[in-house]
Amino acid sequence: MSIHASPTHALPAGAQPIGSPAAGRSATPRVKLEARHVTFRYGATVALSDVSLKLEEHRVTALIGPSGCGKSTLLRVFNRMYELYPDQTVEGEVIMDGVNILDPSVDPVALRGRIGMVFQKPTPFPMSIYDNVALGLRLNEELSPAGIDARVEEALRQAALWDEVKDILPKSGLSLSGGQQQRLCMARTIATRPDVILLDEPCSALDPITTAKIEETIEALKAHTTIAIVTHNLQQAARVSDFTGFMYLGELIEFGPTAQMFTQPKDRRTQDYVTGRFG
Ligand SMILES: Nc1ncnc2c1ncn2[C@@H]1O[C@H](COP(=O)(O)OP(=O)(O)OP(=O)(O)O)[C@@H](O)[C@H]1O
Repeated sequence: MSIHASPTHALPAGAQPIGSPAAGRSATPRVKLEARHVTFRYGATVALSDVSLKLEEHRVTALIGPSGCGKSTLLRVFNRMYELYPDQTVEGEVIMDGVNILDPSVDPVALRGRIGMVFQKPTPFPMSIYDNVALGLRLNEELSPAGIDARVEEALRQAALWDEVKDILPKSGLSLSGGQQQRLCMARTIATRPDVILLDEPCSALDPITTAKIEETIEALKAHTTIAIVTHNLQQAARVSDFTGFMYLGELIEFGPTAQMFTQPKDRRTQDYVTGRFG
């Protein structure tokens, strides 16, 4: 079953991309994913309250805000991860390419193939480094062994891990350091070339040099994907994102081009957060 329909959505009002055009980006940017009035509950606890947000195609959108404000929950809604747990319920719609992907008729497994996610805590599979990256390719694509080799190498290079693992590919993914495991998970997600990539604090366990490499990867991936990144690192949000959403207590308080959010926020709470007064 396809989860695609014809694209019909317009840009957020007043949202002008600040990044320079790059190869592969559409001439007229369009919205790839749109949350409409999303309310989310863990049991009776409301974690997201009437959140509406648009992710523009070929752009990076950063979600910032103090701990517990609902950033990770919003990413989990986007690929329906919440369905794997009891007592987690959502209201509202998430439209991708004209289809409400929260609708039960949309296959969540196919959806997660189109919307990849890298979690805050690395979650490598208990298998070889190579197989961690190759598994999704074997399941989703009909590639020759040489084709899989090439895609595994490409993904590991993009995730800035290739040089460190190219001679130990048969070793367990679990034998890697925390930072390496995180980059392995990034490679695993990139390998299947999803349309949308959700990154939940992907650099929290990485050193500055590796973080810089991952940020370069994010910039390069924009040509082919739409990216949402949750980060506590405001400098990182300012460096990598085109748009930023500030969340607080389950609400999206303000959303706009990143430069504007950091230099001329409209809401006092955004201003206090980006200037380090709270959070
Ligand atoms: N599995 C869960 N069961 C119950 N409540 C949860 C669960 N996961 C998160 N919450 C609650 O939902 C709210 C939003 O959590 P979420 O993890 O989305 O916030 P966050 O902004 O990503 O936080 P952080 O920056 O600390 O990762 C918090 O109040 C949190 O306590």
